[in-house]
Amino acid sequence: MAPKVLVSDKLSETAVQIFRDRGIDVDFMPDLGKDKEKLREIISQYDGLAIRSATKVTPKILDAADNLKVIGRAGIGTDNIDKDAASKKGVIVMNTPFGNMITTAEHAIAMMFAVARQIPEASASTHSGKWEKSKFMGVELTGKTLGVIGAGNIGGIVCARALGLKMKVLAYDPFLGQEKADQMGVEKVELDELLARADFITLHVPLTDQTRNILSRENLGKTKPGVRIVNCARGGLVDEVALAELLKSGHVAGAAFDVFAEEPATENPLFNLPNVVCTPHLGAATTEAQENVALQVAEQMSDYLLTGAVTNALNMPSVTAEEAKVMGPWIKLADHLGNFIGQMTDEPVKAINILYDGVVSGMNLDALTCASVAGIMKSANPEVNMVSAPLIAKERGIKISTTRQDKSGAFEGYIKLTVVTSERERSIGGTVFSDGKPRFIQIKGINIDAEIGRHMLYTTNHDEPGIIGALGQTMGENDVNIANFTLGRSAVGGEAIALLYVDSPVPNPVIAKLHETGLFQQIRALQFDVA
Ligand SMILES: NC(=O)C1=CN([C@@H]2O[C@H](COP(=O)(O)OP(=O)(O)OC[C@H]3O[C@@H](n4cnc5c(N)ncnc54)[C@H](O)[C@@H]3O)[C@@H](O)[C@H]2O)C=CC1
Ligand SMILES: O=C(O)C(=O)COP(=O)(O)O
Repeated sequence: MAPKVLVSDKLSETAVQIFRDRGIDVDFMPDLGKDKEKLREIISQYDGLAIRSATKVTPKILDAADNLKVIGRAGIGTDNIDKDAASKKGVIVMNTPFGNMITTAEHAIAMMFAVARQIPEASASTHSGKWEKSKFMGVELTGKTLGVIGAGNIGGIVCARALGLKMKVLAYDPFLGQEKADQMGVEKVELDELLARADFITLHVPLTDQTRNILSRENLGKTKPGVRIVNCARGGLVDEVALAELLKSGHVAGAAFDVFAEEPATENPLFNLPNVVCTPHLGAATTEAQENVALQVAEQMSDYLLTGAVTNALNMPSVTAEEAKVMGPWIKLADHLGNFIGQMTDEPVKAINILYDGVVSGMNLDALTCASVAGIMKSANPEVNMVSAPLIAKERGIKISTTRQDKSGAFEGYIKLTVVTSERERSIGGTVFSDGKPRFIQIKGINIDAEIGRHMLYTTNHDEPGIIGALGQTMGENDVNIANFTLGRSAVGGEAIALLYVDSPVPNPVIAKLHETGLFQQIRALQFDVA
């Protein structure tokens, strides 16, 4: 039987044509995204779901999606899809990471001009027969400072366009290396400096737990008087109530928003304020971008449903069906190794070196390397996947090298990942046991044997008595159950590490208590994508 796909948002009909041409049954219901109940009722009939941002793929929808194999997002942001729930259900989530980036960057620039010159208000006034020439006094962009929060694909294009407009550009992005910033011609700064210096601020980060409310009341308070703020990324990045107050007080001179905390936005604290320009999530709304993303998503979904080939998946590595069988656990290991280092690293990454030894050295190293690189980056951006990660690393000037050898002794094979940042070098090694389970076997050159759990705690200390007691007691007193406890040290009395596999996340106050003991140099709560 031919696979069946549901298109539940307003995708270009090009997508429908491609599905049909490739022999896939397709139902085109572009308004269904608004009707959760109906979607839940019918989703079990489909192998694929093609969406934009209106359809919310919640655990409830996934729960009912008994035959669903792939969700294709014709666009970039996947915050409307519960990716954990999709992974658990075995549903692949794909996006089209590059198809609408130019269009969205152009919208941000258009919004910047619109708010600088009050074009929408001036237009409405002129249409109404008024001739309010002196009311709409604007500001020039030339010579002004633009602060770009998130200098990835879209932010990078905005930087280039703004430089062309003779603006001075500041960028805040923890994953932007100094060399890349120099190449782009932007000044890499910390967030506080950007807030203090920018005349215009534009956001281009994904909505994640780290970026949610990045322009909080407190951060908005740090901005320069007269600042203008553009948001074409996601609602939820800015405290809309605080911004509305600052617009009313005159501290913020204007705002241009394409995206809102609640969408569709029928009411919003920013509505009807003077010099606030609003568009209804039009960032990706050009003929060109919609053709690009519809074509890409339909091809990717068809490939997967018909051949098993995986491209631009956020929750699954791109490998062929035969490879997947043998390499699956090693890919998972590579992802965990990268993710360990990603979660430990706050500074820009300069180089990534990966050593493959023993059985693993004969496998598809590209896929394994991509999995490690994506693992490193995904703590800052969950939308990075195995396909986009190496490209992004290249664009950011991160050097990736791999070494293949076959001298594995104690283990049948292992992977050792070393990451060089602007501050230090970090390394971790791991293997896959015969039960197919990945393990960490070396951190900072210290041998260990650690089972990998969803929630973990990593600590470093000087080798001395009392560490196990302190960790055990603090976890016990705070109701954090330890499933597994692994220790390692460089030498007696030397550098020592502990990795705890725990049943629930270690809360911040518990980490603070551990710090108070004065026994530890480093304490980090970590999370791994373990089903
Ligand atoms: N308005 C619209 O219609 C559209 C909106 N978007 C939004 O734009 C977002 C960005 O898209 P791309 O540039 O393609 O993504 P990208 O992944 O290329 O760039 C995102 C950048 O944000 C950086 N970042 C992550 N966490 C950060 C943090 N805490 N602080 C500062 N920077 C951080 C990353 O390092 C990365 O460089 C998407 O996630 C989506 O939500 C995308 C397309 C259309
Ligand atoms: O691609 C994205 O992230 C977007 O936000 C575009 O959203 P849309 O497809 O226009 O609903």
